[in-house]
Amino acid sequence: MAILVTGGAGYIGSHTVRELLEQGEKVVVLDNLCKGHAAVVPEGLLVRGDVQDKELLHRLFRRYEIEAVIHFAAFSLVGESVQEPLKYYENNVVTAQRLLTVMQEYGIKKFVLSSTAATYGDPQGIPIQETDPTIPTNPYGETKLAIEKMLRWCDVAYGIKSVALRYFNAAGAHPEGDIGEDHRPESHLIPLILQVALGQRDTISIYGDDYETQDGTCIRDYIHVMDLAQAHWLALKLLREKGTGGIYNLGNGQGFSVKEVIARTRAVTGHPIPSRVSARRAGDPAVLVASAAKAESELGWRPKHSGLGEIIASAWNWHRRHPSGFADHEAD
Ligand SMILES: NC(=O)c1ccc[n+]([C@@H]2O[C@H](COP(=O)([O-])OP(=O)(O)OC[C@H]3O[C@@H](n4cnc5c(N)ncnc54)[C@H](O)[C@@H]3O)[C@@H](O)[C@H]2O)c1
Ligand SMILES: O=c1ccn([C@@H]2O[C@H](COP(=O)(O)OP(=O)(O)O[C@H]3O[C@H](CO)[C@@H](O)[C@H](O)[C@H]3O)[C@@H](O)[C@H]2O)c(=O)[nH]1
Repeated sequence: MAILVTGGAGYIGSHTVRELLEQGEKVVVLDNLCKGHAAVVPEGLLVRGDVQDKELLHRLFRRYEIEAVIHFAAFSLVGESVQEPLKYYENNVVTAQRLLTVMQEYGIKKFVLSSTAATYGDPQGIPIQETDPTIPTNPYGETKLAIEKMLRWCDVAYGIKSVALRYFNAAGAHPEGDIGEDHRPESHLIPLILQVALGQRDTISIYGDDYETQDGTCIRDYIHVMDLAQAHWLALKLLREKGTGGIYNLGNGQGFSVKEVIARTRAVTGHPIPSRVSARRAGDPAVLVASAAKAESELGWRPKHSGLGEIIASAWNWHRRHPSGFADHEAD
């Protein structure tokens, strides 16, 4: 039996594929490479294609005996989703609906979703708990929340059990230094700061310093990609051993402002990293910090690489070794 990993050529997906293989799982990756990199997928595991392609899904489900699906494939940029909401509804909600439709036809009953802290919107309390209100401030968060709701009804109607993992801000890279974060264009804070340290950018823009936070800049909970990878394995175990699913926050429970992240990156890299304040980015909540108590008690998940310095150092290790990222990107 194999695990189908959609979006497994992407950043978090590729680290999770590594973890699954280390656990002895058989894996098939489905990725259209619109954002991902063929080079990160181990030889022979990549099926190149779109998750929306139902014919392809039928061929896949006939060819491989799929036990469970881990669904990373999506668009995930907060700012872009505000500019182009329909693109997000199409590739996130429609794609998930098609995938679940074909899964249901083949009787596949285990599903793990990459969900997000963006489902909460502006939180009513910190740290955020899974039972807190979900009022997204951007279309990206709305689309992930829509998929979570779809999953609930798929359980009621078809018995598809699912785990929705609400990641906070993924960062860092594999300790072996051969896979890491390479989004094109890059929009995430830590890799952009590291591009300044590498001399590829002159400054890092701080998107707004007039938020109601201690230093006026947005606060996020940065979580190591290897800890996220491990959570997917634990989610599979939960589905297999308990036959139940759930919604889980994945974060360290500690928030860092944009200015603090820049300062910590200066310390890790030894580079001055000039910054300048620019306008707020649409759709950004001021503070997102997780309570991951539920993931700890029900999944047995505890982050192993929780220090911000360690997270940045592992990203820096990858970026220094791959200053131009992966060589195989479609857009190159
Ligand atoms: N990076 C974060 O901080 C973060 C935080 C919370 C949630 N997430 C979620 O985690 C998932 C992975 O994020 P990431 O940062 O690794 O993104 P990513 O862009 O690196 O990976 C997504 C992968 O999906 C593929 N893909 C997209 N649409 C597809 C389609 N229709 N068919 C086939 N392949 C498709 C892309 O080519 C890419 O390889 C996303 O669902 C995202 O919403 C990410
Ligand atoms: O050049 C930059 C880039 C980002 N930021 C800020 O840095 C913080 C982090 O931004 P970014 O790294 O782009 O991540 P988020 O927008 O917080 O979103 C990430 O984290 C979310 C969960 O919290 C996920 O859902 C998203 O998919 C993922 O992209 C935000 O306050 C941004 O406004 C800057 O100030 N300057």
